[in-house]
Amino acid sequence: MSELPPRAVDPGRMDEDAAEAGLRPQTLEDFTGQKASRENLAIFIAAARARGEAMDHVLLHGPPGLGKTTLAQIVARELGVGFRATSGPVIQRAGDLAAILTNLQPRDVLFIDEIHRLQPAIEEILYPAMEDFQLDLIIGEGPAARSVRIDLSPFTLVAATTRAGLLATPLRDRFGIPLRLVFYTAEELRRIVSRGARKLQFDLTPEGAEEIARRSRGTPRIAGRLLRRVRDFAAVSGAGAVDRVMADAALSRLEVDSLGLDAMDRRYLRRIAEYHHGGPVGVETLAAALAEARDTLEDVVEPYLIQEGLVLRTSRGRMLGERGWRHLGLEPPPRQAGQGDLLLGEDG
Ligand SMILES: Nc1ncnc2c1ncn2[C@@H]1O[C@H](COP(=O)(O)OP(=O)(O)OP(=O)(O)O)[C@@H](O)[C@H]1O
Ligand SMILES: [Mg+2]
Repeated sequence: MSELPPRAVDPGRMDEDAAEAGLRPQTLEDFTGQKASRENLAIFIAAARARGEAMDHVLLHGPPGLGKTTLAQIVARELGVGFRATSGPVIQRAGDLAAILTNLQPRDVLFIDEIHRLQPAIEEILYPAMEDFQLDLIIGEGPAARSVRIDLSPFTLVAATTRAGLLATPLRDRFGIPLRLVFYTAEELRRIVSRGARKLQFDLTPEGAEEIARRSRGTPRIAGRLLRRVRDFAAVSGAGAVDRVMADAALSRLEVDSLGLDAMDRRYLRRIAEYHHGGPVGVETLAAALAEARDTLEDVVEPYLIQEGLVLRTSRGRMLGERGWRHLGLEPPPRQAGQGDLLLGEDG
């Protein structure tokens, strides 16, 4: 795909984020934001602990970098049980999953990241495992093949996906606790940034934290990354506490604008404005024109633009929203609001 340098505001995980584990909240209490999910989890965790049983299975879905992996780890810690992590694309053969499942201790948490990328044949094995804690395996081949049933320890599957819409219904239905993570508010991100600065022992004023938060696209991973970049910038320029002016200077250098949009986002918006008169235009067309993978646009670039009303997802394709026009410094055309176009939800 494109040979552009890594984006400072890419919500996906990058090499430089290896340091982010240090900023990861360790308890539910420490976990800022996601109030609804947090409150739900607290109740289910307390109930499972009181009964001494495995907690019901949890499906975490939402855009990258909002805390799915973090919450999965917290669930295991708060339940006081073991944590075993794997991911959809890593499990290649039935035997891989069988080995993981048979090694679980009673009430353990098994975390499967990117569950939407699990192969269908392997999903089939997961169904009885989730429902009855049983594994049905075929041993041998041809006429000698026979099926054996193995009892598993009761366990909690915590699965994460950025694309709940891609999950087969029978799989989705087997999660007793589906939780949808949402973008963080600027105030929640400000608290996360301030807390991160204290952890990094870096002197940041509340206004400096606010400036970083405002440009983090509702995403803690980006907030953490921008915080580290601002710290590096401040270290070089050698002044005292980092305030709004210094944070703004550092972020502008990264070409992260006032809404947290970077060059890629602006290229995307400008493409719709200049080549398609504001749309609608199909996502495939945009992906080809921008030399990006369609998945990258849908998972990484668009969710925040859509949430902010910069882009509208309609039945006939993407359209520039009124805020999108204004962010580019352009006047929205009259009657642009997409009359006759059905606005689609997030999984549309
Ligand atoms: N509520 C939060 N408070 C503070 N920091 C957070 C919070 N949620 C996430 N983070 C930070 O953001 C980083 C990314 O979170 P995490 O890895 O859990 O995201 P994710 O949803 O699993 O992303 P992906 O879809 O890419 O796997 C964490 O390492 C942590 O530092
Ligand atoms: Mg993750």
